[in-house]
Amino acid sequence: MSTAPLLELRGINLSFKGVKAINDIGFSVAAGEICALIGPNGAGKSSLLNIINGVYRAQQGHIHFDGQLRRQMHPYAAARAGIARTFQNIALFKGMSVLDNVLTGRTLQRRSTWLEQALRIGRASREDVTQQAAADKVIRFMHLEPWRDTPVGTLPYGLQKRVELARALAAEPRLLLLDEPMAGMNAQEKGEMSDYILEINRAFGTTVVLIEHDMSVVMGISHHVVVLDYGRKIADGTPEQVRRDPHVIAAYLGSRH
Ligand SMILES: Nc1ncnc2c1ncn2[C@@H]1O[C@H](COP(=O)(O)OP(=O)(O)OP(=O)(O)O)[C@@H](O)[C@H]1O
Repeated sequence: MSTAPLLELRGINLSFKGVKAINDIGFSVAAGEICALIGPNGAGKSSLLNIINGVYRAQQGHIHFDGQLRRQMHPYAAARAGIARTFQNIALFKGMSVLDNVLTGRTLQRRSTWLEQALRIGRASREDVTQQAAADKVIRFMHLEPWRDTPVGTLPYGLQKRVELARALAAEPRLLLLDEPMAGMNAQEKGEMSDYILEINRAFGTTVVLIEHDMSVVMGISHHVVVLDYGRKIADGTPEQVRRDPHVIAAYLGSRH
């Protein structure tokens, strides 16, 4: 794992109608690491992911991604730069097959125009073949072959979460943002999802920032943990350092879960 930061946040502030959701937050994420963002409900974790991929605009602060200063991230620019994400509530096309959902993750890899794609001519028809091969590779990696042609909406919840991860992976991201990838899962499903995240990190060197509430999962898969409480960063370090931090213990003992 490299120690050069892939992502650096400095002095990030975000308010909603005068209510501070993010208060002067800064931290770095090294290239190749798995970084967990933890904290009680409403601490500002999802808002921070939304700032990193440009869904929200921070009122103050800046982001360095891959050494480039970005005063604000724009969602399209973030995707182009190699940032992909999954959502707390599954955001898939439920009537479409697993393959077609994973293919939507390949949109930015296409070079043909929308007209060529609509008419399936020229580059578009050649691209269909290569994009499908790439999507199938991801489907195999995520062990989703038995459900390749199944409509996503008919799959059990745990598998839908896996499809969502597969779609994000299909974009070949350098940074993967995962918003509660194990929410609502049983222990076995959480174990499987943890293994997929570790395997993606190992196989492709993908940097991961994830939000997770289950402490055994966080401590088991993260290299780095950032703790938020009431929109402020209260700890930042290795899982071992964070586990012993008195501010973290206080926040969790007094947690509003
Ligand atoms: N779009 C929005 N409009 C208004 N307030 C918002 C919006 N998004 C988040 N907030 C507020 O910002 C604060 C931080 O919320 P956020 O969802 O980022 O926390 P969180 O740590 O992800 O919580 P959870 O673990 O419950 O998902 C909360 O007070 C929330 O109500």
